[in-house]
Formats: sequence, C-alpha cells, structure tokens
Amino acid sequence: MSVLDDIISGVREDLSVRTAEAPLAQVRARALDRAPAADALGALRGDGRTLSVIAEVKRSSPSKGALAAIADPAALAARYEAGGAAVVSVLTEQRRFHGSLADLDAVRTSVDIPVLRKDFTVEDYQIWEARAHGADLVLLIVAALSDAQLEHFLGRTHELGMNALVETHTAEEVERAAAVGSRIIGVNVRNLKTLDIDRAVFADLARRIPQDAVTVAESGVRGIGDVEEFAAQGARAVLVGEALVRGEDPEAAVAQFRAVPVRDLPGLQQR
Ligand SMILES: O=C(O)c1ccccc1NCC(=O)[C@H](O)[C@H](O)COP(=O)(O)O
Repeated sequence: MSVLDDIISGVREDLSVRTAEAPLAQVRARALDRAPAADALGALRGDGRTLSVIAEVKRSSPSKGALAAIADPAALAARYEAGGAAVVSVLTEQRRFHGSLADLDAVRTSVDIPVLRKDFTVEDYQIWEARAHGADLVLLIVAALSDAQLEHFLGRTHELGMNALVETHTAEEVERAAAVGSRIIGVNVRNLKTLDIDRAVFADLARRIPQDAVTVAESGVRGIGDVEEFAAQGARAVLVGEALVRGEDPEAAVAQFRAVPVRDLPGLQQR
C-alpha cells in the first residue's frame, strides 16, 4: 500500500465517525449559512507581477515526523497574513499531520485572506464540511480520484462559491486536471506514493498547464533560492509548509517569497 493509500484509508475511517456525529443535512445547513466564500482565485492571481504565497499551518508530516508544535495556529496564520500571504493552508488531517477542524476554525477567525482546507478529499461531505468551517478553497489530489470524482468535486466547490487547488504530479494528471476545467493547478514536487522530492518535475509540468489556470508550485521549498527557481520556471504561486513552520520568522519569510517576480515564459501557456 502506498503512503497516499494508507493516509486515505485513515481519512475514510475518521470520516465515518464524523458523518455519524454530524449528518450531511446538518453540515449542509451550516455551510449554506456562512458568509460567501472569498475569492481565492483572484487572491492567487495577485498583481500579476510577483508571486503569491500559500502559507501552510503544518505540525507534522509522514515524510518528516514532528515539524513544529504550533500551539496557536491562529497567531501563526496572522503572521502569515501580515507577511503578505495570499492564502493560508490548514492541514486538517489528524493521524499523520496532527491537524484538525478546530485549527481551521481558529485560523478562519484570525485572518481575512482566503483559507485552504488541506485534506485528502474523497467524499462530497468533506467539501460541505470545509465550507461549513469557513474554508474558501479545498484540495483535490488527482492521483486519489477518478475522473468522475474529480469533475463532481470540482463542480461542488464551484457550486458552493469556492475554488479548488487541483494537485498533480505527472503529465497525465495535468491533462486530467485541465480536462475538467481546473482553474488552479498545483504541481506537487513530492511524490505522495513514495514521499520522494524531485523539484525537476515542476518545470516540465508547468508548461503543460493551460493558459487560464494559476500554476502553483507545491512542496520542497527550502528557502528563497527554490522560490526563485519555481518562479523562473512559470510558478504564479508557491505553497510552503515546513520552511515556514520551522523558520525563525515566518512573517519575514513570506514577505521575502512574495516579492519574487513572476516570469512570462515563451511557450508557457499561462496568462
Ligand atoms: O508533507 C508530507 O510528508 C506529505 C506526505 C504525504 C502526503 C502529503 C504530504 N504533504 C502535504 C503537502 O502537500 C505539503 O504539506 C505542502 O505541499 C507543503 O510542503 P512542504 O513545504 O514541503 O512542507
């Protein structure tokens, strides 16, 4: 069983507990009661001159184990926002990342910028749940979904006024993401089946992403050098976890990353 399969099996078990505690009808009612979702697509497009940063609240990970205690996720998110982050990502998976919906609630109340609920989406319920907890964006991992699921989940996010970060790691997955009309396409340089990081996959996949989508480089950022390289290869946004939660000054790091100019590459199908 791959790491991704193992994570998803735990996610399904946890989901069955939550759906028993809070049936879909209840979660839907709470989702529909929220103020409209913020415009994450616009936030990620930014000013078109410099990179947008998705700054992640990440305590732990399958690849690295414990990363940071993060006693106060709301305070960390506020520092990300002060540094100029476009979006805050909150990992809500509990078993491997030690995140929770309580973290999402805390972050939602502390920032005005869009919030990404970072989970392993395998059921419609999780999208309603994300909206009920104030998320503006959800993660859809192409490798974990059939084409029919991907299309259905993307449709659901749009119906709820939200956006999805559609995550890919291969050329075939980029094609599948594009085929269903994804507006925000991430290239995760971490292979979720083996946990290996290969930053070189970004350049090849970025140029396959359609013109009307925002290209996000995900994972593996160690510092400004990696961010500059992703920008030079066509990233419009970067998603950073470990380097921010382990760094001494997350606000300054976000400010430094978001100042990196984006590049219009000949042949790159992006606006
Ligand atoms: O981070 C992991 O080890 C991991 C393992 C398996 C599935 C997902 C995983 N991470 C989720 C992410 O997408 C990252 O948290 C995110 O891209 C930030 O990565 P990093 O900057 O390398 O912490």
